[in-house]
Amino acid sequence: MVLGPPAMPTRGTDDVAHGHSHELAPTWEEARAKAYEVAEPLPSRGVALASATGYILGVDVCAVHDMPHYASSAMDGWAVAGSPPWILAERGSRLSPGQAAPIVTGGLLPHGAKAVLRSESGSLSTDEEGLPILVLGGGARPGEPKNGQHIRPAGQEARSLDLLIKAGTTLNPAHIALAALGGLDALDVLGRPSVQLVFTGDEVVAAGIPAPGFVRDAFTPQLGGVVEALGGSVVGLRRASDNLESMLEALADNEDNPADVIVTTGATGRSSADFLRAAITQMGAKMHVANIAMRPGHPSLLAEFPDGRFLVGLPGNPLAAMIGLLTLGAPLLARLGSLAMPATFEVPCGSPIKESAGPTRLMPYRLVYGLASPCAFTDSAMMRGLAAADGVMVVPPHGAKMGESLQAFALPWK
Ligand SMILES: Nc1nc2c(c(=O)[nH]1)N[C@H]1C(S)=C(S)[C@@H](COP(=O)(O)OP(=O)(O)OC[C@H]3O[C@@H](n4cnc5c(N)ncnc54)[C@H](O)[C@@H]3O)O[C@H]1N2
Ligand code: MOO
Repeated sequence: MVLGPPAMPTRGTDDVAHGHSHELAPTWEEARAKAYEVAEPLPSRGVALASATGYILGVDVCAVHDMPHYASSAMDGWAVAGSPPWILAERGSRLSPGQAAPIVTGGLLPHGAKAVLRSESGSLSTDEEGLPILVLGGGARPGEPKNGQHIRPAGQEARSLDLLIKAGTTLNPAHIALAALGGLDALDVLGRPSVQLVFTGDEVVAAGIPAPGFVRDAFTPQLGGVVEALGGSVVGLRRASDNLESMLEALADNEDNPADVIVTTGATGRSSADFLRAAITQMGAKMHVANIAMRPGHPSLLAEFPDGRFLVGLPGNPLAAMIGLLTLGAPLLARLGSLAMPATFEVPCGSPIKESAGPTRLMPYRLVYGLASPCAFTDSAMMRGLAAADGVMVVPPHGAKMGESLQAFALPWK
């Protein structure tokens, strides 16, 4: 049930309250629109077949030759011409009626061959003069060999220049095999942004049970996968310690493995342990989005270095980081990869949501009887809510009525 149009997202004032900026933070919609607009699609390029799986095809792929490009045998046996018995000819020589030559599956069919007799259907013998001949064996089926039997004609699958794969297709292993059979060595694919991940936080531990004051690393085991699902190609993972020098080092370009985008986690704040914003300023980057009027994830930022690399800065709190990535990272990666702006859709709100003093809320929801019910456990440091979610809905500060239509977006792993 839809009771009315979705309310416009509203700017929050929390950024002003925290003294972060003299300007109002952009709304969720403005921030994602900005992240799409600031970038230009990367140029398409040729990629060897072995590396092309997962890329999006930039131009139609047509067969370079007939597929198969020669008439061949579909069975191990003999290529035959005329009726049995057959006199045995040299392998590969032209056959006259009454002749046969051994052939293997996929073997080039000799000129003059009319059918292939399976090895199970023939047997070698000798004629009255002691010359080797081929006769039908006990395993032969009635009427075997029929004209054309077990022959794969040239061009059976495709003719030269036939369309094999349409531009815009995401290449899977079957497409790669098809392209190889079609005679191609490389494919023109849309540019895919390469992404360098930079994780911060001296308190973060990779495994086991952390002591109080330390936290388990929620990002390293999965953030790269989400970036890949959003169209990025992860080229490296670095860790920065909580100091400016280490941050500057981690944000420096890797000439061996250049990145189009850097995604950082943590250190977006202004505490004595947060050095991201200082590093961005020192490196002369342009700040496109300094924070967003949304919760969670309001300190998420988008900057651009003078060398053209983009930086998506995600907060350290895990849910806030995921929301930041889906708000800024998803549109940016889509644009760089020549894809459309990630879609949003509307869901009917499954329970009344009270007004809040803060900005727009991004709420993980579960679909219950077709209604979007806010998940529990969705504080910005929590993950249970998102782990159970079907999507995320955009709830304006004044809340929503039961059944009211709200803008929402899908999760990249759903
Ligand atoms: N005075 C203010 N304090 C804070 C504000 C504010 O506006 N004024 N905003 C809060 C919000 S909202 C967020 S979100 C965080 C953003 O913090 P940072 O981006 O600077 O992130 P950190 O301080 O480095 O970490 C925050 C939190 O996340 C944990 N963390 C970091 N990395 C990981 C990881 N790999 N896996 C799991 N958890 C991680 C970290 O231990 C902290 O608990 O600032 C608030 N404060
Ligand atoms: O906005 Mo923070 O990102 O709520 O947790």
